[in-house]
Amino acid sequence: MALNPVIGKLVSKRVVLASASPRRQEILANVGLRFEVVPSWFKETLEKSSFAVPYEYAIETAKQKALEVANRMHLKHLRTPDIVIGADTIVTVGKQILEKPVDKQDAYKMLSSLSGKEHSVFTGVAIVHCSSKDNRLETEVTDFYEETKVKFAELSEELLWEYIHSGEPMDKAGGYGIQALGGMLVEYVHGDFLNVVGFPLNHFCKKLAELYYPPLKHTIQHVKHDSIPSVETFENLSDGESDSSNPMQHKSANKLERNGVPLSGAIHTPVNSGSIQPVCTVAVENQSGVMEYPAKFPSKIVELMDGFRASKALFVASKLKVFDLLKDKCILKPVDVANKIEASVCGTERLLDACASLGLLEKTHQGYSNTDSANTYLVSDREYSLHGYIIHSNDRLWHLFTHLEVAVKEGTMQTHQAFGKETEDLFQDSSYHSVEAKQRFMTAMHSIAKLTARDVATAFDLSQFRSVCDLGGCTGVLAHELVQKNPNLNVTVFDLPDVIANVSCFQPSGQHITPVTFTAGDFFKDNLPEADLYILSLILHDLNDEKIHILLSKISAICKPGSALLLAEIVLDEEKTHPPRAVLQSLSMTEGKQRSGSEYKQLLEKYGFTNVQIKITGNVLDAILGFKKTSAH
Ligand SMILES: Cc1cn([C@H]2C[C@H](O)[C@@H](COP(=O)(O)OP(=O)(O)OP(=O)(O)O)O2)c(=O)[nH]c1=O
Repeated sequence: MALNPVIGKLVSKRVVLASASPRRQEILANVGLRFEVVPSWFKETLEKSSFAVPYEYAIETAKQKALEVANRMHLKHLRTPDIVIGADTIVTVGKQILEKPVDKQDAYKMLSSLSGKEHSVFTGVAIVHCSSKDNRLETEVTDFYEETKVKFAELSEELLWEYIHSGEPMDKAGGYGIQALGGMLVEYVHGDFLNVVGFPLNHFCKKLAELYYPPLKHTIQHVKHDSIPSVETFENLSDGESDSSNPMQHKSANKLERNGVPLSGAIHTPVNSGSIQPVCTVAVENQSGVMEYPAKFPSKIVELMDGFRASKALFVASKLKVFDLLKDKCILKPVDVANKIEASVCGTERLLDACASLGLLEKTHQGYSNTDSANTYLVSDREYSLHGYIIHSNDRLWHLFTHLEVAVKEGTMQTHQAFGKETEDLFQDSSYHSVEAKQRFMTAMHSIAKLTARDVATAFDLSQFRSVCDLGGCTGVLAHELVQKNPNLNVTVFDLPDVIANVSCFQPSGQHITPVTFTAGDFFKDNLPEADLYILSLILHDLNDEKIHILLSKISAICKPGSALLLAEIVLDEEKTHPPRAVLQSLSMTEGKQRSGSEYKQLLEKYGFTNVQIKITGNVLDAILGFKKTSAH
């Protein structure tokens, strides 16, 4: 029997380990997991420089390894596994990512670069839940990474070569195996040892626990196990058989469901994903010795009730530039942070604690520091920073949403109530709007575009096109991404004069800047630049039917047969309840609306675009591509 009950959860599932690594097989077999081994054929050749941080490279490689096996098993062998596990281990030293050495010289180079230094070992893991629907494979991916720091002693040339000649380095990331001879090179290890060997078992179990059991800790009554040590994240797990047989006791994480239907491999719950399920409850004895079941705790409702506090804590910490202060491993005490942000010490300490509890900061006895994701996404000058969008959420959306009740009653956007004299459209009436407000909006759009551009640019093969016009393309993030992926493309960004006047401060710098043309104009009033592919990214959902009619008629008229229109929007499912991000966005009551895949298809067809293809990226933005009918149609 496995110590950890989540491992038991997988007993009835067909679990596949997409890895040839004997270490990974051993680690998982040792804890009683039953699985088949199908090594992945995915080549580890992803472009490292295209990842903001090294662990994203490891995660993506792990994901591709697992997906390749899931697809192959489904197609070739007609056997769809329930769960496929993929992993990828890399070593990073400075800015370099080290994988397995290709030969002895390479091993020598790697090991000498590690000599006398601390380095990081990252393992990215992907847990892919699979199901087959109408003979199509559906997958739902959960991924994570673990970092372990390892310090090598100074290695003499002699020792290095002796080690290399042992043959051990050749199939191992960074060129060493900590579990064998390589252990002799190591001065210390900070973190999970098994992560270095190729599989972060503890984090994996925690992830499974998150997926298979409800997450809230404070709702849990502790059950004392004499022989099972209490492990923090597993404390809400009961090892009883009853938990999966009684669907009312557990609600699987949303991630395991698609359109409210649990994927095979997930715990089966009733097909009402929106309903609120209680977490496990334990009977307690009352004063008269009668066993009573306490009222079931509405964890999801409590989470929603408190959600605004968490958002506001993030907004305020961002606005006060707390994450900027704590970047690059800087550790500060509350008093130092308070001094720098000119705030009270007691208030700052509470804010820092709130951020730590939300997983944005790490708290140790030395002070507070950024977590990896805060470093990547919350520090304001980072390439993929969401700081701009967070400030926009705080300064604009927050005020709009405080008027939600009236907005719902009236069915209109509450800009006037929230901002007094301001007009509906930031960029349409320059007399009311400050340059700062416009720049803040552009910064927000820029930060979202940085996050989504790659998905949109790679959603379809665009190699057949020569010229692209991104209508309302703002600071040109998508345009640059498109040229990078398709160097022969001629890309024009067409946006309002006020926007174009401000784009220069958002342009990438460095040697590899891609050429993009910026043209000022109003796509409702002015002639559109000629192109064989037009793009509307995050435009249509904000426009009413009349404006959509003007715009799409205009694009359709200028498009020659074979030209195309690409939309980037969040595509709703057909019930229009998923993904929540789009549904909640609708509440801002712009004059437009969010649409489902079939609605976007109909809309494009209405304006003469056929062969409509929809790509659900699974990230923030999806993509829809339609081709202008040839005259034969
Ligand atoms: C740093 C280090 C790595 N390793 C191993 C773990 C991984 O097996 C390997 C890193 O290569 P990976 O590409 O992660 O894995 P793999 O090629 O062995 O297997 P697959 O791609 O099929 O999953 O290095 C050790 O065994 N000990 C160590 O100390």
